[in-house]
Amino acid sequence: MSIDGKQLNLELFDPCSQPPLPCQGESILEEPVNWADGFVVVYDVSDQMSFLHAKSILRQIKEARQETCKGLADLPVFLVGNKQDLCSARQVHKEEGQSLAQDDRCLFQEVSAADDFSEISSVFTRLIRHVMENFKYRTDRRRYSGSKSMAKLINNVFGKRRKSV
Ligand SMILES: Nc1nc2c(ncn2[C@@H]2O[C@H](COP(=O)(O)OP(=O)(O)OP(=O)(O)O)[C@@H](O)[C@H]2O)c(=O)[nH]1
Repeated sequence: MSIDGKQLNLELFDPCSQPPLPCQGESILEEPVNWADGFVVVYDVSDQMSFLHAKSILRQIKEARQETCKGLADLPVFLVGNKQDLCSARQVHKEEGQSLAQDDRCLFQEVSAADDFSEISSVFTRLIRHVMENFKYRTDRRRYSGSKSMAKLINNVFGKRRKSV
Protein backbone atom coordinates (compact mmCIF):
# COMPACT_ATOMS: atom_id res chain seq x y z
CA MET A 1 0.00 0.00 0.00
CA SER A 2 1.25 3.48 -0.77
CA ILE A 3 0.48 6.37 1.58
CA ASP A 4 1.89 9.88 1.28
CA GLY A 5 4.46 8.59 -1.18
CA LYS A 6 5.66 5.83 1.15
CA GLN A 7 5.44 2.16 0.24
CA LEU A 8 4.22 0.12 3.22
CA ASN A 9 3.52 -3.51 3.93
CA LEU A 10 0.45 -3.92 6.12
CA GLU A 11 -0.43 -6.96 8.14
CA LEU A 12 -4.13 -7.09 8.98
CA PHE A 13 -5.30 -9.44 11.69
CA ASP A 14 -9.02 -10.00 12.20
CA PRO A 15 -9.51 -11.86 15.51
CA CYS A 16 -13.21 -12.38 14.79
CA SER A 17 -12.39 -14.53 11.77
CA GLN A 18 -9.94 -16.72 13.73
CA PRO A 19 -10.92 -20.17 15.03
CA PRO A 20 -12.08 -20.20 18.68
CA LEU A 21 -9.32 -20.15 21.26
CA PRO A 22 -8.67 -23.41 23.09
CA CYS A 23 -9.04 -21.80 26.48
CA GLN A 24 -12.44 -20.25 27.07
CA GLY A 25 -12.39 -16.79 28.54
CA GLU A 26 -9.06 -15.96 26.91
CA SER A 27 -9.24 -12.52 25.33
CA ILE A 28 -9.48 -12.36 21.53
CA LEU A 29 -6.80 -9.69 21.81
CA GLU A 30 -4.32 -11.96 23.57
CA GLU A 31 -1.95 -12.22 20.61
CA PRO A 32 -2.34 -9.07 18.46
CA VAL A 33 -2.18 -6.70 21.40
CA ASN A 34 1.50 -7.58 21.76
CA TRP A 35 2.52 -6.58 18.27
CA ALA A 36 -0.20 -4.46 16.67
CA ASP A 37 0.66 -0.86 15.85
CA GLY A 38 -2.98 0.21 15.75
CA PHE A 39 -6.51 -1.10 16.17
CA VAL A 40 -9.82 -0.75 14.34
CA VAL A 41 -12.79 -1.67 16.53
CA VAL A 42 -16.01 -1.96 14.55
CA TYR A 43 -19.58 -2.06 15.79
CA ASP A 44 -22.89 -2.17 13.96
CA VAL A 45 -25.02 0.96 14.52
CA SER A 46 -28.14 -1.20 14.18
CA ASP A 47 -27.04 -3.54 16.97
CA GLN A 48 -26.76 -2.25 20.53
CA MET A 49 -25.02 -5.46 21.66
CA SER A 50 -22.23 -4.95 19.18
CA PHE A 51 -21.69 -1.46 20.61
CA LEU A 52 -21.38 -2.90 24.14
CA HIS A 53 -18.97 -5.49 22.78
CA ALA A 54 -16.90 -2.77 21.12
CA LYS A 55 -16.85 -0.90 24.44
CA SER A 56 -15.51 -4.00 26.17
CA ILE A 57 -12.85 -4.52 23.48
CA LEU A 58 -11.69 -0.91 23.86
CA ARG A 59 -11.33 -1.52 27.60
CA GLN A 60 -9.39 -4.74 26.97
CA ILE A 61 -7.00 -2.97 24.59
CA LYS A 62 -6.39 -0.25 27.14
CA GLU A 63 -5.77 -2.69 29.99
CA ALA A 64 -3.60 -5.05 27.96
CA ARG A 65 -1.46 -2.20 26.66
CA GLN A 66 -1.02 -0.80 30.15
CA GLU A 67 0.10 -4.20 31.39
CA THR A 68 2.46 -5.19 28.60
CA CYS A 69 3.81 -1.90 27.31
CA LYS A 70 4.19 0.41 30.26
CA GLY A 71 5.44 3.84 29.34
CA LEU A 72 4.93 3.51 25.60
CA ALA A 73 2.95 6.06 23.68
CA ASP A 74 -0.72 5.19 23.30
CA LEU A 75 -1.36 3.22 20.15
CA PRO A 76 -3.93 4.67 17.80
CA VAL A 77 -7.36 3.07 18.03
CA PHE A 78 -10.14 3.77 15.55
CA LEU A 79 -13.73 3.20 16.68
CA VAL A 80 -15.94 2.65 13.64
CA GLY A 81 -19.75 2.53 13.56
CA ASN A 82 -20.68 0.52 10.47
CA LYS A 83 -24.04 0.16 8.64
CA GLN A 84 -24.77 3.86 8.77
CA ASP A 85 -27.15 3.27 5.83
CA LEU A 86 -29.60 1.32 8.04
CA CYS A 87 -31.24 4.53 9.28
CA SER A 88 -34.58 3.04 10.33
CA ALA A 89 -32.92 0.17 12.23
CA ARG A 90 -30.43 2.37 14.10
CA GLN A 91 -29.99 1.43 17.77
CA VAL A 92 -26.80 3.37 18.54
CA HIS A 93 -26.82 7.16 18.10
CA LYS A 94 -23.82 8.78 16.51
CA GLU A 95 -23.35 10.85 19.68
CA GLU A 96 -22.93 7.66 21.75
CA GLY A 97 -20.11 6.51 19.48
CA GLN A 98 -18.54 9.97 19.54
CA SER A 99 -18.74 10.14 23.30
CA LEU A 100 -17.19 6.67 23.78
CA ALA A 101 -14.40 7.57 21.37
CA GLN A 102 -13.79 10.84 23.19
CA ASP A 103 -13.64 9.11 26.59
CA ASP A 104 -11.20 6.52 25.27
CA ARG A 105 -9.20 8.99 23.17
CA CYS A 106 -10.00 7.11 19.95
CA LEU A 107 -10.52 8.27 16.42
CA PHE A 108 -14.14 7.91 15.38
CA GLN A 109 -16.11 7.63 12.18
CA GLU A 110 -19.46 6.23 11.10
CA VAL A 111 -19.35 4.42 7.76
CA SER A 112 -21.35 2.24 5.45
CA ALA A 113 -19.16 -0.52 4.07
CA ALA A 114 -22.03 -1.52 1.80
CA ASP A 115 -22.43 1.96 0.30
CA ASP A 116 -18.97 3.39 -0.03
CA PHE A 117 -15.61 1.65 0.19
CA SER A 118 -13.78 4.98 0.07
CA GLU A 119 -14.92 5.65 3.67
CA ILE A 120 -13.24 2.41 4.75
CA SER A 121 -10.14 3.36 2.85
CA SER A 122 -10.14 6.72 4.62
CA VAL A 123 -10.40 4.99 8.04
CA PHE A 124 -7.28 2.93 7.31
CA THR A 125 -5.40 5.86 5.80
CA ARG A 126 -6.10 8.03 8.84
CA LEU A 127 -5.12 5.23 11.22
CA ILE A 128 -1.88 4.54 9.36
CA ARG A 129 -0.97 8.24 9.39
CA HIS A 130 -1.37 8.17 13.19
CA VAL A 131 0.72 4.99 13.40
CA MET A 132 3.47 6.63 11.33
CA GLU A 133 3.31 9.71 13.55
CA ASN A 134 3.62 7.47 16.61
CA PHE A 135 6.72 5.80 15.17
CA LYS A 136 8.55 9.10 15.45
CA TYR A 137 8.23 9.01 19.23
CA ARG A 138 8.72 5.30 19.79
CA THR A 139 12.08 3.97 20.88
CA ASP A 140 11.06 0.30 20.91
CA ARG A 141 11.39 -1.86 17.83
CA ARG A 142 8.22 -3.14 16.27
CA ARG A 143 7.31 -6.67 17.27
CA TYR A 144 6.02 -8.79 14.44
CA SER A 145 3.40 -11.47 14.63
CA GLY A 146 4.63 -15.03 14.02
CA SER A 147 3.84 -14.99 10.31
CA LYS A 148 5.40 -11.58 9.93
CA SER A 149 8.64 -12.63 11.60
CA MET A 150 8.97 -15.46 9.12
CA ALA A 151 8.12 -13.17 6.19
CA LYS A 152 10.71 -10.69 7.39
CA LEU A 153 13.33 -13.39 7.74
CA ILE A 154 12.67 -14.58 4.19
CA ASN A 155 12.69 -11.00 2.93
CA ASN A 156 15.98 -10.26 4.64
CA VAL A 157 17.59 -13.20 2.94
CA PHE A 158 16.02 -13.04 -0.51
CA GLY A 159 14.14 -9.82 -1.02
CA LYS A 160 14.38 -6.08 -0.74
CA ARG A 161 13.39 -4.53 2.55
CA ARG A 162 10.44 -2.24 2.96
CA LYS A 163 9.12 -0.31 5.90
CA SER A 164 6.34 -2.26 7.61
CA VAL A 165 3.31 -1.12 9.59
N1 LIG B 1 -26.69 -2.64 5.26
C1 LIG B 1 -25.41 -2.91 5.44
N2 LIG B 1 -25.01 -4.18 5.57
C2 LIG B 1 -23.69 -4.43 5.77
C3 LIG B 1 -22.72 -3.39 5.84
N3 LIG B 1 -21.52 -3.95 6.06
C4 LIG B 1 -21.72 -5.28 6.13
N4 LIG B 1 -23.02 -5.57 5.94
C5 LIG B 1 -23.64 -6.90 5.96
O1 LIG B 1 -23.41 -7.47 7.23
C6 LIG B 1 -23.22 -8.88 7.12
C7 LIG B 1 -21.92 -9.28 7.79
O2 LIG B 1 -20.89 -8.80 7.00
P1 LIG B 1 -19.46 -9.47 7.03
O3 LIG B 1 -18.62 -8.85 5.97
O4 LIG B 1 -19.62 -10.95 7.08
O5 LIG B 1 -18.94 -8.95 8.42
P2 LIG B 1 -17.69 -9.45 9.26
O6 LIG B 1 -17.07 -8.24 9.82
O7 LIG B 1 -16.85 -10.36 8.44
O8 LIG B 1 -18.39 -10.24 10.42
P3 LIG B 1 -17.65 -11.09 11.54
O9 LIG B 1 -17.79 -12.50 11.07
O10 LIG B 1 -18.42 -10.76 12.77
O11 LIG B 1 -16.23 -10.61 11.58
C8 LIG B 1 -23.28 -9.19 5.63
O12 LIG B 1 -24.56 -9.64 5.32
C9 LIG B 1 -22.99 -7.86 4.98
O13 LIG B 1 -23.63 -7.74 3.72
C10 LIG B 1 -23.18 -2.05 5.71
O14 LIG B 1 -22.45 -1.07 5.76
N5 LIG B 1 -24.54 -1.87 5.51
